[in-house]
Amino acid sequence: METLVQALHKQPTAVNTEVKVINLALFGHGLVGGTLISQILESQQNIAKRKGIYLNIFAVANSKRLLLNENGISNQWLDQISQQPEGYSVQQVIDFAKQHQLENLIAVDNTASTTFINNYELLVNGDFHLISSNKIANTISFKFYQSLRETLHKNNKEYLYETNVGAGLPLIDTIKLLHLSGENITKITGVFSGTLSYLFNNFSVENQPFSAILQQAIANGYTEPDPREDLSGNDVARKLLVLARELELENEFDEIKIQNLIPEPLQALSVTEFLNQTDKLDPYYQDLKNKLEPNHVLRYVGELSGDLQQAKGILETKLIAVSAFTALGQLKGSDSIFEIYTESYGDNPIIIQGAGAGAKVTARGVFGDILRLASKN
Ligand SMILES: NC(=O)C1=CN([C@@H]2O[C@H](COP(=O)(O)OP(=O)(O)OC[C@H]3O[C@@H](n4cnc5c(N)ncnc54)[C@H](OP(=O)(O)O)[C@@H]3O)[C@@H](O)[C@H]2O)C=CC1
Ligand SMILES: N[C@@H](CC=O)C(=O)O
Repeated sequence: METLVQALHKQPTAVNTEVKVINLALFGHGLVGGTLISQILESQQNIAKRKGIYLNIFAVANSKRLLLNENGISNQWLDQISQQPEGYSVQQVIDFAKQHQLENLIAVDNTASTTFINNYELLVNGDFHLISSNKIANTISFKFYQSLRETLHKNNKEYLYETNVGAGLPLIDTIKLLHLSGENITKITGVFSGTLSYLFNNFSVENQPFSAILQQAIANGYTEPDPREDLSGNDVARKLLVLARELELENEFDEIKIQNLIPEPLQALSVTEFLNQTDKLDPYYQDLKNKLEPNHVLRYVGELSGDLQQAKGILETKLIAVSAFTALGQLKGSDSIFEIYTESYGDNPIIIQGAGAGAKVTARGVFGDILRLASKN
């Protein structure tokens, strides 16, 4: 009950005696993580009043610094974290939670790090549930994927990652429920990337260089920290793999057929070098556009198919030309569209469509995962 007393002390008007304190450690405070912190701080009191759940952010970290406060961070957190010493370990966060007897622990990974995921099992063994917008843990080896699930099961902990596919759209939950209820999903296809949707929706019909539209996508917060993750098709491939593994398929990332949209000379540059030379993309994409038939547009699509009752499915990503008058051709803005074909629904797929990228919708999706866990435990 100590955390409740702390919360009551800190926010006496906000919480009542029925309140459950959820203690959050947030790793990564860039576009998505920073927006999530603002959203939580804004609605903390309201949620405590309406739902009896108090969201206490006791830890915030970036790649170098860690800010800890058992009573929860304040609106000055960004200033305060910049004043912390460089260097910390995730074990420090676990020890701090133990030392202050914090309960209902959730660690949230809003990094794009390929190494931070090595802390996941440590956190689960340290009594934390996990939430991530980062797709890496679900898309490296199947061995890692299974081992994490075993550790979660052993510790009676959960791992939610709704934003891994379709940002804030309720996709993973839908696929999970369909699959768990015994519905036979036969194919999933569509435009999986908000960034690539925005790029090709606009480039196909507007008289602007490709690089100018890419800069807009970056400015809008749609791209990965390294936009080549989007342009290489890797981010779409990861989303396909997350969905495939939801269906208990055992595919590995290197089995996915991926069309890379980055001309070879730009593939090996550093992020900064690449960002300084994006105009070199323009002739390559202009050429693709010039070859389009009238009333046709470009779309980058992903498809999960094959016999999905077997151990492995067929996963493919590619750039295609479609009629501007089809559902795909009509896509606007940064919308993603997912068509889920199942045995019961036959030729009429379940369609989920909406903003497929952006800091606000993604942070809201992570927030949703936090509330899902908070209501359960
Ligand atoms: N943008 C979108 O629409 C969507 C994004 N996502 C995912 O959200 C995640 C975050 O993206 P975004 O906010 O744009 O990324 P940013 O680059 O803006 O922010 C990343 C944050 O992670 C921190 N970080 C990096 N490495 C580590 C580490 N090892 N330990 C702790 N913190 C670390 C960075 O700190 P530092 O500054 O010190 O490097 C920074 O605070 C990505 O995985 C992305 O795939 C998912 C769905 C949609
Ligand atoms: N860069 C990604 C962000 C969400 O995962 C995209 O554009 O879809």
